[in-house]
Amino acid sequence: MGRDVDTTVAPDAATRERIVDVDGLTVIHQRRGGGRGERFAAVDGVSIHLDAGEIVSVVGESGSGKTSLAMALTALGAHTSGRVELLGRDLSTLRPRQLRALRPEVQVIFQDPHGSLDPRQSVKAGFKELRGLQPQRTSWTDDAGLLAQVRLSPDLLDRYPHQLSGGQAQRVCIARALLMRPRVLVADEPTSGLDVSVQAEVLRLLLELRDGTGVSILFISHDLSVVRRISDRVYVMRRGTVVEEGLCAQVLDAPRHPYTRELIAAVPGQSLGRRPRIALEDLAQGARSSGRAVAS
Ligand SMILES: Nc1ncnc2c1ncn2[C@@H]1O[C@H](COP(=O)(O)OP(=O)(O)OP(=O)(O)O)[C@@H](O)[C@H]1O
Repeated sequence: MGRDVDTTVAPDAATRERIVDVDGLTVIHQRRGGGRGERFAAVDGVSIHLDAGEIVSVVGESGSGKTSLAMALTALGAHTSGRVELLGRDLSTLRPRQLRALRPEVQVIFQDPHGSLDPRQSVKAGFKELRGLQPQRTSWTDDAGLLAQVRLSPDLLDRYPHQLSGGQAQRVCIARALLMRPRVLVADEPTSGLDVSVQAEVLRLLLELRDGTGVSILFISHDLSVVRRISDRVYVMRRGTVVEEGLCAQVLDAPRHPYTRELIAAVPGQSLGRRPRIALEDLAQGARSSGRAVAS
């Protein structure tokens, strides 16, 4: 298959800490528009897990329930039944104060970085506000160090969101998430609005952060070519259920479920199977050629 080296499970996989453990999760929503209170299961009995340092993708077409699933992990989204454990703690058993204390452990990066940033706030002012909310968690690095971690120059600290490119704004969003020192990053279509070259840079950055900090990443995407480049494991969702799961190469090179095959067949050029996963050597290369600040 030609991808056997970098898609195998790491030797220590069996001993990795389980960070997220979801069992039989169901998320019921009220149907939007005209349904007169009709309820439906956006997520229907889904079980997934995420271990320390893993990048796990949830793929599926629009409306398959990916975001509803991911939001249940943050303890912010609705979660109707099933068990969600974060760092070994069952969210349904926690008091509001305990939930609040656990929330910084899961940070979310969204598709539209400009929409996630306050237009009236400079990058520096945004960091300051976050530091005020969680002084203990956020005191580990200064603002310049934080930007260096996402390969941005400290010159950007005084900029406002409209003065940032899409790629820079997404890096600022990632830096804001990192400020909380989370154990889990939920990246919900984080590269969908970006140019292809900027997309590749953001993917490299996520891989590098995982390798450097051990953060686990739940990557939500409908774009299989992106998923191919970043994931250790993949869950395929269709109409609220997981229809297939496995190592990235297994699922994308030898799909078992007809729906997965359909998704793969829909990728333009069907070059999916030949695309190499971004390797660590590329990271150094990318950082050098981009000429941006490199983390110390
Ligand atoms: N808060 C909500 N209230 C009512 N319906 C919702 C809510 N959130 C999502 N839905 C509906 O639930 C279904 C699953 O949506 P969800 O966003 O979880 O899927 P998705 O796979 O992430 O799709 P997309 O890629 O388009 O975001 C869709 O039909 C959506 O319209």
